[in-house]
Amino acid sequence: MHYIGLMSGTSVDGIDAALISVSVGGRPVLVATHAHPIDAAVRGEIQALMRDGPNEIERLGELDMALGGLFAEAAAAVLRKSGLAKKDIRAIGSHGQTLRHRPRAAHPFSLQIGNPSVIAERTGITTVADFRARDMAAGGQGAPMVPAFHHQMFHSAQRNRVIVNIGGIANVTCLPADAAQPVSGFDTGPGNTLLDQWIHRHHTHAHDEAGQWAASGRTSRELLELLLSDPYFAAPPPKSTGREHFNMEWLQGHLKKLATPPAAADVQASLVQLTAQSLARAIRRFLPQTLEAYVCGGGSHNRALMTALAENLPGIAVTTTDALGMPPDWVEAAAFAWLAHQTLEGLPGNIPAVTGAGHAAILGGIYKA
Ligand SMILES: Nc1ncnc2c1ncn2[C@@H]1O[C@H](COP(=O)(O)OP(=O)(O)OP(=O)(O)O)[C@@H](O)[C@H]1O
Ligand SMILES: CC(=O)N[C@H]1[C@@H]2OC[C@@H](O2)[C@@H](O)[C@@H]1O[C@H](C)C(=O)O
Repeated sequence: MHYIGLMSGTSVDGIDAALISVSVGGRPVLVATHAHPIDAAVRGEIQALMRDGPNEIERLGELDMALGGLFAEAAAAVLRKSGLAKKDIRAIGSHGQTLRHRPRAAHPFSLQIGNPSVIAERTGITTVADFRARDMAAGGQGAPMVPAFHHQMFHSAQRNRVIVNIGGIANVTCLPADAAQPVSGFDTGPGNTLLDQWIHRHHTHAHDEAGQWAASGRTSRELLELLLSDPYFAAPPPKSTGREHFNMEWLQGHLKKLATPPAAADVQASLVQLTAQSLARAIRRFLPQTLEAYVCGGGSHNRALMTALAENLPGIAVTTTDALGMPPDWVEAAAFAWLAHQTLEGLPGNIPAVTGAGHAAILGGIYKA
């Protein structure tokens, strides 16, 4: 059985499409991948709708339909690359584009757009979407959702390992070798989002290639301690977060507290340490017997970040999911392909111990071809 997974993450750097094959009892296999661009105008509108603004309902309605079309194009492109036919694909799992994630609101919600009716209509393939809402309806955070896939794909019966996803936001999944011990996982805080926004402000680049700018700076201990004092880092799981909390206003608010603000490159170096140290603290606290850490997500290409993570995890082998047979850029999209499989099989996709949901639930809505 083949599935397509579609993901546009908090970094809004494009749509990832992964085509996987799933066999009963086996580990999913990556068959084809495609990175679909999001043009600057659409990216700008997504980013604008991530913040408060005028006429939001009207703009959101249109963007939802427009993104549905882009997701359908991404699915068609990965299908072409695979050489398979439409009839070979059982379903598309579409994460959508997160605009708001409010797990602590009076009525908690998480909003992903990219209309699934449009995807099903344009591709002619059954589409599963809106994965987070059911977990939230069951009392969960609605995130992170990838830990069940990490378990299916990467669990080792011999060695405790953690999977570290460094996207815009970072999250960890702890996979104890002992099957009697629960899988845990949560968002640790910022991944690349502050790094991207800080370099964009100073050099207009979309990201800090390989972390070179960060590597040219020196960590400001004072700033780092201030940033790490945010209560989110010490809060116990279940927890999840987003750009609603970790954004430029948050960073500027802390910078203002310093008598002498650090040089811009030193702020970037400190932000690398913030991501690395918040991840390392979480790993040491929640799976202290971890032997190995496998990184996925775009942060795996940031050498300064990978070095900082390894330095903060002495005794733990830090590498990328490439070593486990899945290139780091495609893990999230593959996860949503697999989650569509779970849904169609009537199997749960959430891990209640991770999200805090009251029970394991079959996730998402099904939009028939
Ligand atoms: N060559 C590179 N050098 C440095 N950083 C990179 C490189 N390639 C990607 N990145 C970083 O990875 C980010 C994208 O990562 P990814 O696609 O995993 O995020 P996402 O899926 O949007 O986020 P999330 O997982 O939070 O939803 C980019 O915004 C950039 O910061
Ligand atoms: C609400 C939302 O889109 N959250 C993302 C984000 O990016 C990383 C982290 O924050 C994680 O919670 C989640 O993504 C992955 C796919 C997840 O749910 O596991």
